[in-house]
Amino acid sequence: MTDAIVAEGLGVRYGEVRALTEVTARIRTGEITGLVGVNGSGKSSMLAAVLERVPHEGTVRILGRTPKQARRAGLVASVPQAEAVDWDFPVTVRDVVTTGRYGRLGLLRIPRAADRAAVDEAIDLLGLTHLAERQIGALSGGQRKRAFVARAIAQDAELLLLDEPFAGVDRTSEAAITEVLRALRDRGRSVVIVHHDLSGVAELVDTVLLLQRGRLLHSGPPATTLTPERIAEAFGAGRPRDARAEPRPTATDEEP
Ligand SMILES: Nc1ncnc2c1ncn2[C@@H]1O[C@H](COP(=O)(O)OP(=O)(O)OP(=O)(O)O)[C@@H](O)[C@H]1O
Repeated sequence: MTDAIVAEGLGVRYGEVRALTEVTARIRTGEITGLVGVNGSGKSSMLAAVLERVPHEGTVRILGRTPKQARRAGLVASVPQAEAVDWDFPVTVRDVVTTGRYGRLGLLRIPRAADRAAVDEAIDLLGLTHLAERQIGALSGGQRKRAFVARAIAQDAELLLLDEPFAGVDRTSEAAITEVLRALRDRGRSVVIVHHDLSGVAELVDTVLLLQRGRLLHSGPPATTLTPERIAEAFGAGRPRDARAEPRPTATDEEP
């Protein structure tokens, strides 16, 4: 089966700052993969490189295609970090979710019944029906996050890339998002989530890519990847020995 993502020798630098160094990884289809590491370890840079949103070294294939081809074919949907969004833009939740269908609409972008149904379904899945007509800027952080996950769901892409989908969301929202991601995986879709700590990771993901200082420290199933030694190496000494026993280690910033 074609891999969801194949990255070879991926590297990113911002001027003098090297954010990602020679990352070679395969992300399988039909799995939830966690890209895990402390703040500044290169997770967002890796996502940006995979989507070719930043200049990078190395090569990327998404479902056997170049990132540009995959994006144009609507195979990949992404949920940005909250900070990357202009919240003053005057659009409703429904407008935001509808943009997930743009790749399927004609030039005039007039949604058909099937598009409206997909939008309604995604809004409902994320528990946002009562907020559908509200301006996106007038939502809480967790509600905004859910709106962007709903947009990705409405897109009905083969691969979802989510940057910190649980950041700033309450347990109810986290449970709602988790359930949706599992349902997608069960339908054969591939999901990559970026996570800056270990809370819930072992329970949610099939494979972990552990990043440290812009390099891939280890990848594999949580049981063999999130060992006490590797957790200590990636998150620093004194971090919890068991990710499941004590979920949220306080990560410190990392400058490669
Ligand atoms: N636009 C930029 N210009 C300069 N340096 C940057 C830029 N974006 C990121 N960096 C640096 O690149 C490194 C990796 O950052 P990146 O955002 O990829 O890490 P991250 O693991 O996603 O962090 P976080 O968990 O805080 O989102 C950091 O040292 C960061 O300071």
